[in-house]
Amino acid sequence: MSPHAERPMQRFSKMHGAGNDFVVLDLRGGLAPPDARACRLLADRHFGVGCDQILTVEDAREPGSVASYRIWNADGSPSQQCGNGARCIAAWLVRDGVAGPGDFAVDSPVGAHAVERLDGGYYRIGMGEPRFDPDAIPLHGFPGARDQYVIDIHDTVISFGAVSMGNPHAVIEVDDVAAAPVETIASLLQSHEAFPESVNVGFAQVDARDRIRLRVYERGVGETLACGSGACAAAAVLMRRGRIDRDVAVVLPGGELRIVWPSDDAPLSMSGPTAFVYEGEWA
Ligand SMILES: N[C@@H](CCC[C@H](N)C(=O)O)C(=O)O
Repeated sequence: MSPHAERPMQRFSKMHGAGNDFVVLDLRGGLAPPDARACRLLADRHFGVGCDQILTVEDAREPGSVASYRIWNADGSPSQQCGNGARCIAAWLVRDGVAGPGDFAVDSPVGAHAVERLDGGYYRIGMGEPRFDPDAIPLHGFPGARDQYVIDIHDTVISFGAVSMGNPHAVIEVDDVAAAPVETIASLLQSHEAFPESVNVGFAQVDARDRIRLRVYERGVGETLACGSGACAAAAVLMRRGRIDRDVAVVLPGGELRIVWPSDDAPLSMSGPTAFVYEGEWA
């Protein structure tokens, strides 16, 4: 008899979007999501499947949407937003026939995303309006939105922009992103009282007005090969400062995304690749 004969098997898809990798679980019909311990095990690259985030496909919440999804970081914490995950969920829904060939909408934890199918496994996602109000991020200790905040942590002075893309982001402009002390600075910000819900920290280098390089140290994971909401956040902060154009390529270690934000009061869109890696069963 198989050692797994009496245990229910949960099918999963392993996917990635620009190298930000996911385990996608189909929980439609009311199946319970994995608890924090199960998420940590699924995400473990030695004892589990290995991924940056677990994405759970669930029944639609809004009348116009085909499905909803939730996001769980590798440490088991939930998140409100995942740009690369939104594209992968879109591709998964199209492959499984849940979404038709045209445009559709899918519910994320912070509201419905409009999805546009492009060629070659690429998707464009409506990511909503970036929110700079400190209360929305949340960022404590600063009464109003600024282009630049400065915090002195143990004599390390950190200048950053901050924005909510549904989840919290800090963005630090650097001259050489390859040499940036990503983990050290990000860890200082993540554990600072100014960010009561921690923060995803991006390090952005402006190459040209239509092209930036970006590395992101994510909340609940560490540095990833790409962060879609981080790309949106970096582009929004730099666009609002007038440092770059409103249509920009964001080059991350795992791939390239395109961010378009026509004006400060318009919604922002993100487009980029998706890939299926393999299918599996989880006991
Ligand atoms: N990789 C994601 C972001 C995932 C959530 C993030 N770590 C958080 O805790 O907010 C993306 O592509 O946006």
